[in-house]
Amino acid sequence: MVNSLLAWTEDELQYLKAVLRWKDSPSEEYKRLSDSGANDALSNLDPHNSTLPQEPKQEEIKILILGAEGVGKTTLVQKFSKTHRHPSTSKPNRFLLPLPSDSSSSGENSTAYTLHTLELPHPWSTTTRTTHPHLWTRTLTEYDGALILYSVTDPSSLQHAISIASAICEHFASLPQFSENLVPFNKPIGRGSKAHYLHLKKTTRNVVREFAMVMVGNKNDVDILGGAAIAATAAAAAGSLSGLGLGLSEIGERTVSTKEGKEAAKKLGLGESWFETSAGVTGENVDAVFVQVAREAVRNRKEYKEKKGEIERGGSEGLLKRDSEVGSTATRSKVGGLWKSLTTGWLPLFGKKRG
Ligand SMILES: Nc1nc2c(ncn2[C@@H]2O[C@H](COP(=O)(O)OP(=O)(O)OP(=O)(O)O)[C@@H](O)[C@H]2O)c(=O)[nH]1
Repeated sequence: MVNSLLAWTEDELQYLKAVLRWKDSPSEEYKRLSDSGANDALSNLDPHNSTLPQEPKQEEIKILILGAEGVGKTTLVQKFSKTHRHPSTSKPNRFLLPLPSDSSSSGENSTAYTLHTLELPHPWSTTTRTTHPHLWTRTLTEYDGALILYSVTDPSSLQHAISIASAICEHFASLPQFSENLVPFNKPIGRGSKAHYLHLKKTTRNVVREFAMVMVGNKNDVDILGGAAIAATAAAAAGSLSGLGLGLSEIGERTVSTKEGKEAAKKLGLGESWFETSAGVTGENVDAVFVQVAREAVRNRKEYKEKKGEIERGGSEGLLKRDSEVGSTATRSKVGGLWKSLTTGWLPLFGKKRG
């Protein structure tokens, strides 16, 4: 039975911390700002408070490789590296992936993306992701997407893949749509007033970048290699399989049907992002899964930029959105509306006749 709670072992944790250049204690800058009461403005400055994706670097895509033990994560990445090794780095987890631009289906106008992969060694399955929630959040924030593998020879690995995908979906669904910051309103309140600055509450719509996910049912070659066919040609097959680094005992049989895998992906909203592959034998669909996840990541990034631009172009009206979703009745007429909404509670005090 696969545990649906997700977390890291101590080794995985150290590995991940190194990759994310994680600091166990908050930075001095964070502490200084925190002491000054600017908490709400810190969400992107400190890993312990980081919940929203930062602006990603152009033309770099970061992909997690996830899945239960032995599903073929390493083999998939190794197979891909044979054809897509990055020419300008010796790092084994960096690849060059040309993707056709939106307007060109022929591939004439393509952009070359640097793809970074991070394989989490049999990750997120043993204890609970609530043990290290900040690291979990930070990982999903840093990465654009994930290939989530299962093996068609192992039904428990499918359950594991489902639990990973569900947890990721839940994480993104739980991110706040709005955040509230205190900002100084840099004007005197009135003639002779000593209170020259007011801290106003500003509600900002958060733009959450989507996370690209592709579900991958690996080892589909067992349909060809396994069962009767292999028994009939055992001697010949053993010879060819040893060349691939696979022993007969490792081949296994299909125990997760294509239909089952497809339906599981569909339920998670990944109907278009499901493939069966053979990373270790035929190489079927290995390129396709990387292309699919990278394409989705690029599309998500574009949408993220557009949404962000829309809000920024909307100026104060777009940014100072206080509508029914946050339970406010404030008007939306730029600064006047903001001022009105923020001071409504105070006005009766100013208007009161002294007696
Ligand atoms: N038949 C078949 N075997 C495969 C395929 N891909 C990987 N294998 C075999 O499955 C076993 C595990 O592969 P790995 O790539 O080490 O799997 P992993 O997910 O990285 O495993 P961990 O790092 O232990 O979590 C190896 O014996 C591979 O040769 C495949 O496409 N078809």
